[in-house]
Amino acid sequence: MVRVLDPVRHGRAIRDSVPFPSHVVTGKGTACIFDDCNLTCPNDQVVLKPGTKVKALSIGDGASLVDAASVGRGWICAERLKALPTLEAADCKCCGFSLPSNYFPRVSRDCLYEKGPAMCRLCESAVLVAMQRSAAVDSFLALAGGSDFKPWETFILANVGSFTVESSTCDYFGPHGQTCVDVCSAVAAVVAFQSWLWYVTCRTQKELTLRERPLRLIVGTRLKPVISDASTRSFSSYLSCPFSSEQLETWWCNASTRPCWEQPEVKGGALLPRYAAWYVRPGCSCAYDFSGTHWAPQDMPEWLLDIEDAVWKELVGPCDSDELVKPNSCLLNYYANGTHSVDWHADDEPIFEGTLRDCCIVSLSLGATRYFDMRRRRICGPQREQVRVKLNGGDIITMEGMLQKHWQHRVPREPGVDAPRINFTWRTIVAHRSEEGTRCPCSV
Ligand SMILES: O=C(O)CCC(=O)C(=O)O
Ligand SMILES: [Fe+2]
Repeated sequence: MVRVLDPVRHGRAIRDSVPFPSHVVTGKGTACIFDDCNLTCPNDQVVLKPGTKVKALSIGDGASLVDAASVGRGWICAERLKALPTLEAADCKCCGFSLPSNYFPRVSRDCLYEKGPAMCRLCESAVLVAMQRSAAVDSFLALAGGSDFKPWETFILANVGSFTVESSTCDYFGPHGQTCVDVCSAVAAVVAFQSWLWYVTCRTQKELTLRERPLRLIVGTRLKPVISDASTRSFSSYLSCPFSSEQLETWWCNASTRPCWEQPEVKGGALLPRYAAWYVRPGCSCAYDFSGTHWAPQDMPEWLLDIEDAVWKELVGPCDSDELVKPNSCLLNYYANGTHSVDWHADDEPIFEGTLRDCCIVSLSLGATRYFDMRRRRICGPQREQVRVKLNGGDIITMEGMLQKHWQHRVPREPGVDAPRINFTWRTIVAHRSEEGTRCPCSV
């Protein structure tokens, strides 16, 4: 087991060891970290043997505490760090550790999920030390042959997860003159950090089996499995349009004209490449924030509830007496034509807790046929699976279990398409907003 040193040197919060994944894939090969700390150089020239000195190291500058709610994906958006409020000094209720305000000036008080794993919130906070992007990480990115991450999604290394491999026989020099040691360190750091974040935020890397924790899937007899990945509890299924053309026409009429469609600017100043509207079930007042945009809640209107009813009837099926839980929110997207799209992402915002627990999202498409792609996250395994589904008007696709944690999805640009499309994604908010001032009545 790799020993992870506690950079903060206080308390019990940092583990002695972290359950590392056995490998991480880069664009140029596989860098492996085994339990006994074998580390394979990305250019396959050398294996840093067990016993190679590995020490914890801070990379970068400026420590910040990370909002655990923003790290479900493992990669942290620097933008969110800036949003963290300041914490006055406080004592941890579990371990009694006194969190000095001057050490971590930007710790968030409410940073952990209320309903997350039972653990000392302050301890958890205290260990989430993040560092700004460093040259070593840049070299990792370069090696990875680009990344899935947008430029503003800065890599941030926790000093708990950074390693300097002190001896190596490899004379590899990277594109920017980095040595193998630099690169391996960066890879190790990133892997370690991700594993560690997953560990502290999700408690486990391995999902429970369906037997250990049963999952009621909407597979029915009529839905066709698209993704059925029990090892990560990730599922998706598809139902070809079961609705009449009259229904589709009425729904299109309502959905295209009634919502107050908005197309705000995303971070960087560009317009969101589609229009959207955010609805919640009456009683809930949760806004939805994603990609730097903010969506005020609107109560689900009758016409939308009618569509939801019809969709749910199809999903449950006539013979299934079990009530399929109704969602409490719905995001509508309007794609004016093929230039409109949604890039790779997961619906992993904190309000859905899709990286912490099973999460069911049901999608209905109307109008133009568009592709819907899903791909497994790179860190999950050596193979990056990707599936493409053609969604026609009236088609339904589900995303279930822990799919939002392990997979991403998108609707790619298709410049040849000149007709509009509307998509509904029904979701369940489980962590209702509890911030002062915007507290939802459904928050417990
Ligand atoms: O339009 C679609 O099919 C998907 C939309 C989506 O993924 C989203 O809004 O999060
Ligand atoms: Fe999505």
